[in-house]
Amino acid sequence: MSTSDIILKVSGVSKRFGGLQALSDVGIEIRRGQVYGLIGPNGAGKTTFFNVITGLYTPDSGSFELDGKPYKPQAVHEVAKAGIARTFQNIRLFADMTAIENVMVGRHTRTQSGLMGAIFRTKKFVEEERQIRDRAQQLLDYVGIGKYADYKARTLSYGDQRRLEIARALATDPKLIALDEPAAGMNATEKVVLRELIDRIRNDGRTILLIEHDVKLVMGLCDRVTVLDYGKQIAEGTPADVQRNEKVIEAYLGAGHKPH
Ligand SMILES: Nc1ncnc2c1ncn2[C@@H]1O[C@H](COP(=O)(O)OP(=O)(O)OP(=O)(O)O)[C@@H](O)[C@H]1O
Repeated sequence: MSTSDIILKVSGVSKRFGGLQALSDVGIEIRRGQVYGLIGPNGAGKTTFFNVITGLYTPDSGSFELDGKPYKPQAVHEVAKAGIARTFQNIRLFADMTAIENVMVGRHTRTQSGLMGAIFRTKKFVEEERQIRDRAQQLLDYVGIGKYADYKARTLSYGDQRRLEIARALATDPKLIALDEPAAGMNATEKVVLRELIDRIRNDGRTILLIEHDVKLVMGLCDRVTVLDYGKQIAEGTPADVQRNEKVIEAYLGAGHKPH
């Protein structure tokens, strides 16, 4: 495979919080069209790594390439512009806006006509607005919540709010979509639907980075997995490989960690 197949290449990421080394020299390579999983026991550094990649935390060291171009994850909007969209462990929707408006906000990062167009409602603005709304509706249909387009986000079920977050992330047409514990708080039926959705997103040619506590979901979905423990990368490989890895078994079963 050529290097152009690599969508995200991150190497040598370290991050310290006071006396705590939250990440030590962590690196991953995600290929186009892969679902890549990041797993590990509580406090392993998964969220910190995610936050570094997406510009929420500044790392102490590390280099970053998206689709062959270096990017500096120093600000969230820069990362979004570079082509990474993410969801959050704690859902971050505009609760009092409708589902479709939440998706339209994601799309508005890409509009052309700007503030003057919005104020004077120029022909270009009105046409662009209609296209954004149509595309937002398509995305809601795609994630399976099209019929709730005009419901306020806070009135949707937990599972549907998570799917709305995914629709909003897709609205930016990202090169990589990063999902932070998408199955958290979902019941078994919702998880099955989520799994089908992530599979469909991948089959439609997108690349996905996933933090997930539900090991069964990760093992069933991911092409490759990195396992973190106490900020160190203890294994990398296919789900079957990492499941057999001694260090991984020890990390999940060892003292001081709650198994998931
Ligand atoms: N902003 C912060 N300030 C200080 N310490 C932090 C901060 N963020 C994370 N940490 C610490 O860094 C370590 C790694 O935390 P992190 O949240 O990345 O782990 P995690 O693998 O995502 O855990 P979980 O599965 O519980 O979400 C933990 O010991 C945590 O307490």
